[in-house]
Amino acid sequence: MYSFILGNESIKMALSVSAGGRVWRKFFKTFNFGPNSALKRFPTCTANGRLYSSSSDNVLVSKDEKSGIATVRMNNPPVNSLNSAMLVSLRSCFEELENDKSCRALILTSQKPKVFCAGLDILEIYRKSPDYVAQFWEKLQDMWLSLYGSRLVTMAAINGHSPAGGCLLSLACDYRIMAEGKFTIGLNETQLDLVAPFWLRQTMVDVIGYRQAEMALMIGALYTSNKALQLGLVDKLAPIEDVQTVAEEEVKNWLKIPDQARAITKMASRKPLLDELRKRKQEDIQTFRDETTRESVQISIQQYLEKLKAK
Ligand SMILES: CCC/C=C/C(=O)SCCNC(=O)CCNC(=O)[C@H](O)C(C)(C)COP(=O)([O-])OP(=O)([O-])OC[C@H]1O[C@@H](n2cnc3c(N)ncnc32)[C@H](O)[C@@H]1OP(=O)([O-])[O-]
Repeated sequence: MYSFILGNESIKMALSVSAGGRVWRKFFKTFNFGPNSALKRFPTCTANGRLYSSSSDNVLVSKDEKSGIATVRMNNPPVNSLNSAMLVSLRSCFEELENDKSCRALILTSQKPKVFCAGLDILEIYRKSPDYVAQFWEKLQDMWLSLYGSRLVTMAAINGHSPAGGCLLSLACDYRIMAEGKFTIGLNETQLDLVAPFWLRQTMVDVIGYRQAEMALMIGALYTSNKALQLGLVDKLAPIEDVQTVAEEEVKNWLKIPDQARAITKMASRKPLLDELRKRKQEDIQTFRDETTRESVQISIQQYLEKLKAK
């Protein structure tokens, strides 16, 4: 049986009695990273040899107990769009792994090669009530906080298209390996008449620099794998069938660095943005809700959906 996860307080307690607990306790206190623990219960995982799987089937998790590397496979056909259920599952999964002391790294990928993730499920923001949109947005914020603020080595194995929310997931990781070929990645929100929030814009700036990010965000650019590599939006390319193996090799290199120093260094650079979102969470929800439910934006979303269907 695999047992978990009780929220931030319990993690602190568990760590305080473990070896090196004092250091980690200080780390948690200083950086307040990891789960933003509104969730009280998590789905049960069962151990089976060296693998275990999450109980929800839209996110499949396997973990190699020896290396501490978990692979998280998005499994929401046809295109892994991020609906409410998917956001909740991803967050639960990231938090489970975060709180699993034997886990050191996670690789995020798609169960269905050729599409990593098509971004937010557009139907979740089309002709929905303002309250629904607000709740949906908060689920996205919480999922992002748990991934971007993770102590683990986080690696995106981008085995297909990765527009908008797919790019958001990739940018929240520490390193990105993308499939070569005709696949695209980018923050194309403006093409739908949507505005990327400050925390997403900032991660894009942090990864590819101000000028390129500003331009890419304004025009909602989607880049091919080659161009994304050239811009630094992804770190490495591999043939699609090798993306997972290359990601595993890369993670193993990262795991040669002691966890504690690596994680503290990561948090030192990410804490300002994490704190900023935590502080401005409600303001960010209201902004997204008000902008997205405007009639003119709803019409743009409808047109975008029609274009997608007609493809
Ligand atoms: C504001 C800041 C944050 C983020 C914002 C966002 O993420 S906004 C999101 C911005 N995202 C985008 O702009 C990406 C839009 N998607 C794409 O460009 C392509 O689907 C693809 C390239 C990802 C995969 O191409 P492919 O040829 O493998 O697949 P296909 O195209 O044939 O699609 C299969 C079915 O899925 C449907 N569907 C697809 N995506 C979505 C979605 N997000 N939602 C809902 N449904 C979606 C599609 O209509 C079709 O339905 P049908 O007709 O079967 O009933």
